[in-house]
Amino acid sequence: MNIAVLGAGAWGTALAAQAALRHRVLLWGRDAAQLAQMAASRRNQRYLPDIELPASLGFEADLGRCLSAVGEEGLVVIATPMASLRAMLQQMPPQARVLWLCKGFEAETGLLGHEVAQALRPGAPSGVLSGPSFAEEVARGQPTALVAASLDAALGEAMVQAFHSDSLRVYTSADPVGVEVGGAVKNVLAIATGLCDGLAQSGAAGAPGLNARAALVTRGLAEMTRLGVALGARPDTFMGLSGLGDLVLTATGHLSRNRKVGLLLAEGLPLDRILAELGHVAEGVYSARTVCRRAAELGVDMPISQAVVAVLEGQLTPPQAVARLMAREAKAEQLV
Ligand SMILES: NC(=O)c1ccc[n+]([C@@H]2O[C@H](COP(=O)([O-])OP(=O)(O)OC[C@H]3O[C@@H](n4cnc5c(N)ncnc54)[C@H](O)[C@@H]3O)[C@@H](O)[C@H]2O)c1
Ligand SMILES: O=P(O)(O)OC[C@H](O)CO
Repeated sequence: MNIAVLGAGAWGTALAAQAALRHRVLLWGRDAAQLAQMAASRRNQRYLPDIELPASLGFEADLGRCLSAVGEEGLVVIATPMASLRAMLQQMPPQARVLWLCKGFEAETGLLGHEVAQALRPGAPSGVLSGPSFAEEVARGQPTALVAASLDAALGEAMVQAFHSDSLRVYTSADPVGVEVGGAVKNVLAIATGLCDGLAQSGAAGAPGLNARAALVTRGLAEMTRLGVALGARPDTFMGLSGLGDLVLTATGHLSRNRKVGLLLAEGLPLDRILAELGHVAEGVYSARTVCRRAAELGVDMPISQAVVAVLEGQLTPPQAVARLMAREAKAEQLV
């Protein structure tokens, strides 16, 4: 299969490298000098410095040439952050089979990826690949399971054909809404567990600990499910890889950028400095307000996400956010 991966950050590079072991893959990035350096050194020095890229992976700095090489039978994989999805979709040929990897809500419009695609390319086949997957592990060929969601069953199967391998299991789903809500909300919740674990490390009396983290994951899953169902998702999708699976990974895994944002905020570092030093996108920072805005429009209660927004905006300190969550009224435990 011919595959074009558009975006040479950590995740685009990792998936392109894996797919290139079995398919003809071209990696495109907006920085031609970076691509040339990658082609020469077989490394992505900026985003995945420790990974040797396969000799079979091709590089193309010209987007038009990259897309022509794929043709209508191949796959175009958009691997940029959510903020650039719209601009990338606008450049896609009408018949191209397109999927994206980004996890978030578009900040300005509050739309999920499939809603942006529907607005720009109505009726064109599109899909999203999501699930618990740190780029570094995928690039090293460590076992990983993903979910390929599309309303177009043929595209779902093409996504499996493109990425399923001995180290990558790719499941299909016909619920892009649920898969995208899971991927977006887990990033916000990972900031919450990072905040919690950062406070735990302080050792202060009454600071949250492991019990609190488990509560955040569980009640966070309830929040995510409520929002997803209100947006038309199937509730069981949130028990799957893109819901519970990615939440557990990102909320507890030390490789998560979103979790790291929370940890550093709890240490008292200012957000702008954290983001400047991170060197990678942390989508939860940009999606948190949008998650809360869409939830409010639908009358969905998302107290953990609201607490994250309050901390990101400097309205609450991390300990105040914990206190606010603990002060909520007692209620019956319900997932949806
Ligand atoms: N890194 C992971 O482990 C991982 C795993 C699954 C999903 N994701 C998701 O994939 C998306 C990308 O993440 P990442 O880790 O690769 O980010 P990253 O910060 O490592 O790299 C982002 C890349 O996108 C490029 N980019 C940004 N805007 C662009 C534009 N307009 N045109 C072309 N390129 C552009 C940047 O130059 C950079 O190469 C995010 O939504 C993230 O949540 C990441
Ligand atoms: O590093 P994060 O927090 O952006 O998470 C990366 C992936 O989304 C994990 O599945």
